[in-house]
Amino acid sequence: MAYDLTMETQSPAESSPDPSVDVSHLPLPPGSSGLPLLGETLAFVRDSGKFIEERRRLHGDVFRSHVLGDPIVFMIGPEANRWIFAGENKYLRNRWHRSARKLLGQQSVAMINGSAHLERRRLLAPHFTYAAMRHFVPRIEALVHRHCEQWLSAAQPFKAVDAVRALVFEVAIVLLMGESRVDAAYMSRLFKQWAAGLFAAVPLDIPFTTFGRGAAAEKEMREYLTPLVAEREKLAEQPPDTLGSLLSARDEHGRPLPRETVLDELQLLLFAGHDTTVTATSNLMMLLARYPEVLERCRQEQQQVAEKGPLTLESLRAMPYLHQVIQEVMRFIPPVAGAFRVTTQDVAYGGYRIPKGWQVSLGIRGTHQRAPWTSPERFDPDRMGPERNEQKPQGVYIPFGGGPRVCVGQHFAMVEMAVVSSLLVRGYQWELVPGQDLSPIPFPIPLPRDGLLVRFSRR
Ligand code: HEM
Repeated sequence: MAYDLTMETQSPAESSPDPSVDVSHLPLPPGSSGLPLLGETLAFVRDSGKFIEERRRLHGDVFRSHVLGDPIVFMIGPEANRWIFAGENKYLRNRWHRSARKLLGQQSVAMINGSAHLERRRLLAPHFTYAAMRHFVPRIEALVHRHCEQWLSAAQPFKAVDAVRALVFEVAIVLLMGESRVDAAYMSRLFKQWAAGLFAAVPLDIPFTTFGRGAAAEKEMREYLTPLVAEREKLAEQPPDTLGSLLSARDEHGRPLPRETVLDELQLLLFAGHDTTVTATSNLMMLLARYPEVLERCRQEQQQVAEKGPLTLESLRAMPYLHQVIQEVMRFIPPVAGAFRVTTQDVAYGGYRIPKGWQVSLGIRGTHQRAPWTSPERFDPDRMGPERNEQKPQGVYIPFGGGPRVCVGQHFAMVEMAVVSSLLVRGYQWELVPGQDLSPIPFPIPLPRDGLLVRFSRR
């Protein structure tokens, strides 16, 4: 029988992924399917956090709805998270919502399932281990210095979100392709348009709709990347970067991955690591500016480490407080609010029936904003420290997801954010321009609404 965390306390039918257990007598979770076709999509995309919280208060931690084209069950809390992580390829598989399914490359790691997914993860894994990041620390450091110099000479104030986006994009290009010939500003603009299309409420492919503009941006981006990949294909020996591994991979018949698959993967990796890291880094800058006592403790820690020369994995490890701050930023405002799966059979969870083919939502934000966290509404990096260790129980702290689909780039993101924030804290100061709206955009990604206007200077 498949792993089921709730078996000790509930009868088999109450939470069973076992196809031999009859679940047909169980009720559907409480909730509403909303309007025909549209369901409750508009309310969801207007403010997904509010949408989920209101229904959670009404129905509890498991409820149903109909959003982004499919019936869906939202489930919130560590136990639900563990049930979802354990269900991958057993009673669940990955399925993005309709707009993303059309705009994300069909053969990318985020779209494929089963053994093909495992195999692709194995291919990518060596480039994303913590140890592999050693090689990138000096390169990220050099890029941060260069970008910070540009920020100093920019007209003040400026939108930190845009500035961070340019930096993060260049870092990703270096990691994935070892390249700096890519026009980062141009690509970053296309990315923004593409990413907006991925989360369009309706995948209406006509010009001037969000989806239509996203589709056009995806096409343009692919046309830009194709000659770069074609040039790399001609090399007798591939450089040891992610693109090199994708191009060197051979199947059991000695055939390489089709070029379209390589492009799908490259685009997906650029997408997956882009807005997520931009959001976390921008919110880190925002929260450090709003909590001067936290910034001061970071500065004190940096003073002790700074004398030891350029950054390395070892020096980054000697900054536990900075890591606590980064972790707490991602608990407080998770860059990814949730993720979707689809049931591959009728299953039961929490005494409810979830029919085959329904979406299931992993609630990252919902889980981070309630017990067992103490005073979850407070920004409090000490909760991540060794004394309180609130993030410890499995399924409680999940900014990078979990299970077989846990974020491929989590070490990369953590190391990148540690390098960026360490150098910012040491050498620079930034003031938030008064009167701006710092609240996070409610959907799809919680960037500060006005782009985080800052005045940036050397310390
Ligand atoms: C702060 C930064 C980041 C956050 C918060 C984040 C978060 C996440 C989450 C929650 C998932 C799981 C989605 C699911 O369960 O369906 C995920 C998956 C993924 N992430 Fe990240 N991510 C970040 C940075 C990155 C970076 C830098 C990369 C690569 C360059 C990356 C590549 C991926 C990929 C490829 C997947 C799909 C994995 C799969 O389906 O097997 N992410 N990420």
